[in-house]
Amino acid sequence: MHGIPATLAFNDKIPYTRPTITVAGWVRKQRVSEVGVQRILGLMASLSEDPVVLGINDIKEKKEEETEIDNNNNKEHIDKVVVIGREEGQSGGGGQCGERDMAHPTGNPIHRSGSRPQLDLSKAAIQGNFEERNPTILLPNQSDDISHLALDIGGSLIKLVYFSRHEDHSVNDKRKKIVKERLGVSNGNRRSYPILGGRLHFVKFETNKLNECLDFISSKQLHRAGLDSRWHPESPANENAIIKATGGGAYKFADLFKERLGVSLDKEDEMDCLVAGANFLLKAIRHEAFTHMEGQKEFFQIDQNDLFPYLLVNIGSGVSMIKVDGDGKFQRVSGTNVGGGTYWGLGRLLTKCKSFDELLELSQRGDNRTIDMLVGDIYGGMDYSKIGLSASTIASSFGKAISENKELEDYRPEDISLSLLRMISYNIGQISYLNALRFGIKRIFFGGFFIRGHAYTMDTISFAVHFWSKGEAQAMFLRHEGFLGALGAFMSYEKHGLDDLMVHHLVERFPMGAPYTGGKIHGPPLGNLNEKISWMEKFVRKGNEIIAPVPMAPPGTTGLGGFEVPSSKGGTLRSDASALNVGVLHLVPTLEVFPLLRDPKTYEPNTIDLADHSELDYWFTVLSDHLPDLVDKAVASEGGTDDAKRRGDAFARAFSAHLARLMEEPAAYGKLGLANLLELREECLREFQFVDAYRSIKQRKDMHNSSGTLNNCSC
Ligand SMILES: Nc1ncnc2c1ncn2[C@@H]1O[C@H](COP(=O)(O)OP(=O)(O)O)[C@@H](O)[C@H]1O
Ligand SMILES: CC(C)(COP(=O)(O)O)[C@@H](O)C(=O)NCCC(=O)O
Repeated sequence: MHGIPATLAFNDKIPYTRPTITVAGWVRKQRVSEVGVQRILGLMASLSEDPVVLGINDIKEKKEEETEIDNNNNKEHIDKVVVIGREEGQSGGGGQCGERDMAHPTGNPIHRSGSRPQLDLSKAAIQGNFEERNPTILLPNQSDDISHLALDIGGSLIKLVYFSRHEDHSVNDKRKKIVKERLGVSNGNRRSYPILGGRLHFVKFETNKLNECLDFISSKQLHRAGLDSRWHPESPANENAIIKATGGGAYKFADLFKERLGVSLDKEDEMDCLVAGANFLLKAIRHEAFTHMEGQKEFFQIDQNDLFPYLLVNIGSGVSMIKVDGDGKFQRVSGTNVGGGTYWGLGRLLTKCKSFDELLELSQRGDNRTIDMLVGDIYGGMDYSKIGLSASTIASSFGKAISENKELEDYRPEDISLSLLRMISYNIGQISYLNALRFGIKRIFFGGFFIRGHAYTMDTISFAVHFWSKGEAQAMFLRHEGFLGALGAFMSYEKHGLDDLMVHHLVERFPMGAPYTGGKIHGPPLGNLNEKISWMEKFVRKGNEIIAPVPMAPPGTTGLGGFEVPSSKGGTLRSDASALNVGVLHLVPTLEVFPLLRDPKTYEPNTIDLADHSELDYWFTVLSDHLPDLVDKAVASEGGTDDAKRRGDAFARAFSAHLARLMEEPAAYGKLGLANLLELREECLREFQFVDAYRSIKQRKDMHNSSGTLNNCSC
């Protein structure tokens, strides 16, 4: 939900962004009327239309076109989204993008024969009929071999990162028509190039269920590298396809991939990939990193100039500790074999749990004091304050199990799981800090799927780092924790398209997946629109409360990374029942947010931070109260048909469910600001195929404008 492209706050100091609207701030200050809110939200709707993608040479026309529209239309028309194409070696338009030069960092050991960006936008133009749903962006210089899939096949899990092109660009507005006319693009000449942009998906499978992973790749034709079947349905499978892969399984299972899918795995070094993935995430994804202390999550946007050095600790089956000094500059300084595999392996043996999540869930109900030996147990209930140990400090993990009177069956699996989780997390945190200390590093990023977005795990690691460093060092976590290696492998393609992306180029979205109740997902993921609507209807008819939708997880996968924790964990380290869900990253590579901003990288579109609970309550009330009215407008915008009414109803339920989810856990989808919330609502409308809920209002306004009656609208 991050990186709202061109969002609410407009600054009047920015040249050629005419009448200023700091929408969120303005609303906030005035506690505006319902009408005012609606108006803003309407503007948002027009703002978030799919951007027209233009080439660098078209910027001038674009500016002229904006002026023209502004003259014709209301003054607050949202026309600040200037879309800039980039050509190789070009640093941007008219000095506006000076910081965005295309020079690629040197020293990256991931081999690729070129470092130029894959998306060649030179001479880009719009082609096709503007009235049709899927207008084409003509990229005459764009080669077609966009990479699709990269794998990280680890000891426990297979991680997939794959790219799919955008399919639905709905365009039907006057502005885009004018652009087209200016460009002299004819309607008759239909697409021969793909639409630019796409989505990065994140999926994982258990390594011991490799066949399911192969089936998934095959069903989606992801192995047909370079040929997108939706664009070239007639093409035969690419016999010589190569997929980038990292992790031990890239070696171990290479023959199987060849046999089953006819593809060769091009092996990339695991450490190279972890570092490349982490650097990419920290630079390109807004608020990727966060701290987690005593149940409190705080998101950070790391300053790229102040990123290195850092210690990357990847907690997979085993643990690697890597000192990272730059892009491609790193050294694996340590590791430990007590990692995620240890927790899951030992935990399975000791508790008979059938899955990792079950084991983790058990820990939520555990009490480690029944099995861990505390300082107080040794010191007769007293602290050992001379050396800074309180009575409740664990002196020896599993220490109480030395008792001869008890066997395994006498201990509760819940307590065993918690004790084990705490032991391993704490140990990793401590060793990590000692390694950071060796090199004078203050910031430690933790990745790997052992973390699983699990509050207690993160709290324990943070506690260890904080305790041993006396607050000097900081543990930070990554939202895409387990996908670092797979992302790095993706980036090792010669043409991966992710070079030099900035935070706003990737927009995270959370489509309705499988709504759940009571912390459990019910039924298979929802596929098409009809399924989504009927599920909503069915569920409500049964009288079950819809608690929240969860992001889409393809069938058969182990999900996207989020973990729903039903209850909190007491003791010194509090858990907050957190769940970090990972959405789909939408790549909008040519979108530039306010190019005249002095420092676009640090620009924060959210002027209202909903981490403040009173703000959250206030805005949730505004949005909930406004919902029926919005649905009416959305339905009217689609002609008020029965189908539109049904979709409107489903949208309302889905969005309410999102709100309920966020009310329960505001950081569930990452850092939450007002702009994110509005964008989420827009996305949800689109999911139920409402292109522009305010279309009829805008049309009415256009009519008024052209008859000169509504020039000074102040609603
Ligand atoms: N669904 C799952 N199945 C197995 N292990 C899981 C699962 N989810 C999280 N884990 C944890 O994540 C660890 C694997 O993390 P990962 O980063 O994928 O490493 P690897 O590359 O070694 O597979 C496991 O050892 C386990 O502790
Ligand atoms: C061998 C590995 C790099 C494999 O990576 P993984 O599949 O665990 O993510 C990792 O398990 C590891 O770093 N183990 C610790 C070995 C050690 O330093 O003692």
